Amino acid sequence: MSLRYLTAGETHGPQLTAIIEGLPSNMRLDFEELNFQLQRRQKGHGRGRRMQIEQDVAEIVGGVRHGKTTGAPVALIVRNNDWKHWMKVMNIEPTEGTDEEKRRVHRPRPGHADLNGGLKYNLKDLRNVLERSSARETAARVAVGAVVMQLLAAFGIKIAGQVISIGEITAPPNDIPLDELMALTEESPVRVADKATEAKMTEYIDKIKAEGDSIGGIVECIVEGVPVGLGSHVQWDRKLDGRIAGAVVSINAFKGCEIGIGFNAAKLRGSQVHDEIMYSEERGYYRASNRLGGFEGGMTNGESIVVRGVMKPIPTLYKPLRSVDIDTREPFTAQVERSDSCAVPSASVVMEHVVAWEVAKAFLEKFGGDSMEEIRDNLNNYLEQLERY
Ligand SMILES: Cc1cc2nc3c(=O)[nH]c(=O)nc-3n(C[C@H](O)[C@H](O)[C@H](O)COP(=O)(O)O)c2cc1C
Ligand SMILES: C=C(O[C@@H]1CC(C(=O)O)=C[C@@H](OP(=O)(O)O)[C@H]1O)C(=O)O
Repeated sequence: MSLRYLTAGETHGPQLTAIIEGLPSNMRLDFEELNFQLQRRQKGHGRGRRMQIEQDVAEIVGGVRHGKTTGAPVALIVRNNDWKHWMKVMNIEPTEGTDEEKRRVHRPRPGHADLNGGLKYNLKDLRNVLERSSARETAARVAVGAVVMQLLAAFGIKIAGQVISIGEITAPPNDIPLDELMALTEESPVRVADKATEAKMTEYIDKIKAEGDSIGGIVECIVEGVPVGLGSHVQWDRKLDGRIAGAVVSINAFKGCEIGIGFNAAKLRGSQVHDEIMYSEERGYYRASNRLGGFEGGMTNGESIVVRGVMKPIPTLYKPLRSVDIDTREPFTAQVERSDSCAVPSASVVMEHVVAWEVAKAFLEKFGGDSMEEIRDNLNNYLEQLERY
């Protein structure tokens, strides 16, 4: 069975729910570490009031006994603290003349899912769209990703993310070892591994917010310790770089993904792009550089995976954009109750976790077994095969 998961739940409903199927047995789950990842997603400069209400904690409600997976589906929930403020709105149908009718959403926001979802699902209360399109769902995806990150860590695969830019402000390139990067990006408010840039970004976010606007940016994720040969060239949907790009663009507000030097490859010559092949007794085959971000032919090449994602600015704006009321078909200017003005640091954490998921899925496709022990044997056999090659 290949690894799969689904999430369910509304942003102002009681909880988010996720079920992961295909995890091996005997995998130790560190709950503190899992919740630490959820807390990381909540931090970062530019988030709105909602993040002060929520304190995300995952409760495992299936598939784990005595701290270890049993091989059964792992079920988990993350409760919404804000639910208590929304119970009435969520439960009572808005009929004409009631207070609830005033809370019905009929003014779609440009850039959000409101209008497309309303038209597609024939819903006249756009709340039925926004409740599920909200990036609240990314809390469930981080919880799921945090589980498989622990699987990857057990086999020496580590993942870290960082903010590269917010608006026009770009962090200088760095060569920080992954362990140090992981430590650096745990607490920082904008999560960029450079204090001076971080201060500029914080100031910039505040300025944008004061102007009633929002801002996006670029985030990067690095995966270290990946063996050569995850993914495959033989079929389009087995190419791991493609799967990762799909996962990254599936994150709310993400509009693009680059692997390695990505779009810059268009400006350079072949001799400036391709990573030369080297061999040494200690390392076996390796590359003299890693411009292609760890991929050739949809397969990992043993170098670190390097992925970048671009997040557009948050759609809900205090400074309103033009839109049309679906009741009257008249133009209106929006009233905003609350919103994030920048969620790039949070999105960086989300990206780490969706990338972890795709890598874990490909890892289990190659080395899959029903228990951790079986997977370890499969991996070791393969590593020996690589040595003999
Ligand atoms: C962590 C995170 C927080 C977000 N917060 C908000 C928000 O407060 N307000 C908003 O309008 N959009 C927010 N978004 C973006 C919307 O969820 C997203 O734009 C919307 O679902 C439409 O999907 P699309 O932009 O991918 O097309 C956030 C996205 C992420 C990743
Ligand atoms: C709840 C989260 O993010 C939310 C994502 C979001 C959106 O439209 O995507 C809108 C905001 O929600 P609300 O309208 O309740 O303030 C964010 O707070 C979260 O990240 O946990």
